[in-house]
Amino acid sequence: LPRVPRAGFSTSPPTSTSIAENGSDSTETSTTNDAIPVSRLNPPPDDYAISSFADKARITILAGGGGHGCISFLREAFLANGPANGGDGGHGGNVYIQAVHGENSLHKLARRRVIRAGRGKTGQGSNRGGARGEDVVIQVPIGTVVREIERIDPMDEENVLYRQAREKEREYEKLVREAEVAAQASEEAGVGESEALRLTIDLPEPPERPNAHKFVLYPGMSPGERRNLSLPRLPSRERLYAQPEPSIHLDLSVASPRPILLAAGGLGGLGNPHFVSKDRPRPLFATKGERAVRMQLELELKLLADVGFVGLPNAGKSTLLRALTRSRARVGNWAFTTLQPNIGTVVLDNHKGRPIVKSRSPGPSPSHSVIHDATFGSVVVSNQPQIGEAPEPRKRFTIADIPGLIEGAHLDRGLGIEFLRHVERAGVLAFVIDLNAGDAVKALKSLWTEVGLYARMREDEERERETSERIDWQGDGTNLATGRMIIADLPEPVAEPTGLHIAAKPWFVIATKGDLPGTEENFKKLKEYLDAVTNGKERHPSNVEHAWTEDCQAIPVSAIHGQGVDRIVHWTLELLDD
Ligand SMILES: Nc1nc2c(ncn2[C@@H]2O[C@H](COP(=O)(O)OP(=O)(O)OP(=O)(O)O)[C@@H](O)[C@H]2O)c(=O)[nH]1
Ligand SMILES: [Mg+2]
Repeated sequence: LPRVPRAGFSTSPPTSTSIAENGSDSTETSTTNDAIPVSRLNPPPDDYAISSFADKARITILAGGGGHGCISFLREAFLANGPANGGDGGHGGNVYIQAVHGENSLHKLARRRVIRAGRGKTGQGSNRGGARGEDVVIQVPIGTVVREIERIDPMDEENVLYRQAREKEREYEKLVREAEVAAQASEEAGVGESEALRLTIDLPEPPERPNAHKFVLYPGMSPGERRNLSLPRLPSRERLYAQPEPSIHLDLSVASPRPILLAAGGLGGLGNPHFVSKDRPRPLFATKGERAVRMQLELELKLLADVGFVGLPNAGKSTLLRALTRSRARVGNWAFTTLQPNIGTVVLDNHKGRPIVKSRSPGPSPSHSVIHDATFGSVVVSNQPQIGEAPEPRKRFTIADIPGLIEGAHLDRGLGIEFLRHVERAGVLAFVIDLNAGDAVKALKSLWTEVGLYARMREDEERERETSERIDWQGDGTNLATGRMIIADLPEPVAEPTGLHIAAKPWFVIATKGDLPGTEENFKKLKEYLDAVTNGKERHPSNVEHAWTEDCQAIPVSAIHGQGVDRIVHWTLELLDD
């Protein structure tokens, strides 16, 4: 085969016609649209950005442990035994989560697996406290659902151990008291001192002090000092951050204004000055920092795009996304080019910190005008500024382009309907229909059928989860053999899944590839059908009762030429703001 210059690398990109003139027919050229010059909207096959995408991640987070308290005494000339001056340990760092704009995948988190906050530093002499551990903020895309799977809180375990040890200590104290009483009684009865002594010697070994492990002891302590050491009770302490209640379930569907606490770091230990008293002027101990909590979390991303594109494979969804946004989604003249969702952002701002679009158009006909911003390549919508209008103008909206759906996708044909999860929460659904691929009305109906079946499946799932959450275990739940399963509340009467949660969303049709000959007829039929749906003469294409049929529009476009896309922006804004 004669060598064909690679379109992506030549200085003047060869048009497909020039390639045709060269007489070559490589597979590369067949993927671009032959009649149209190569451009951003009709890119050569290798011109796309690979996006690493993950919509699920399982991570372990570790808050920071507290630093230990310090045992130290002032040393100065002519001051033999200076006062205690050990600093407190620093508190451990916290782990937070925050949903932010600009993130749209969990792949970075999925790779990291373990995220830990910094440990508090140990206190130092001269009353210098240890530094606080660094906090960690996990930034996730908007639309992330966080579920706690497991939590290991060493403080809970310690409390249990403490209680058990305290129990033993009490029993021992009782034994000692009884022995003393017996010894006294026998002494009074005149048995003799040696017999009384025997009773006390017979006592078992004293149990370990319940909170001994919470103290750091001075390493230079003599064995005698160690034996006679009496450790005080731990002082109760105020916490700045309470550990969030188990089990965490967060649905971050809007940008979080402030980071949300997931795991609080351990408190730092207390230095030895805290334990100075009249009887104990030189405490040879300080407390250890608290151990940190560890949690396993499952993150799931339900992309929260404002608009979701639904269409058959090869309909032109990715091309449309490129025309509307700066996305470099892969485009190819074959089915299933897109294998993972792409998110594009339509910017409605002039990038000078002053939005120029009001979120709600004042009259029935919007006065925006859409221009393509050459510098940013994005669509900029402008209208005359209205004084005293809606307070927070919309600055952007996002579009999700998902892999194509085929008939029978709910039976796992093609790539299945899993991806509809990403448009399920979109405010508006846009059905992208190729006018050049047969009956548009039929295509629309089959798309809605798949969407409707998906919606019903989701409703079923949701109900199942609700029922399983009501199941409660009698007893403490630790012994499943004796625990009996009961239903906390009687389940409500089962409502049939209707699929309304998706069918009730506003939707419209984008009829694309309008530049191709012979597509007008198809568009006319589609428009007639949609008008009939709006007027109530035809049922909603998903056949769901009470579905949204207020104003079913069809917008003809030619994405490859960037024609008609401004109407999509206007109509989307109209629907989003309603
Ligand atoms: N003539 C014409 N061709 C178009 C238009 N829009 C897209 N195409 C072509 O249609 C083919 C498929 O476009 P894609 O954008 O990859 O389609 P898709 O819906 O994303 O496809 P999948 O990702 O496989 O579902 C490409 O060859 C595009 O060049 C259009 O408006 N006019
Ligand atoms: Mg695509």
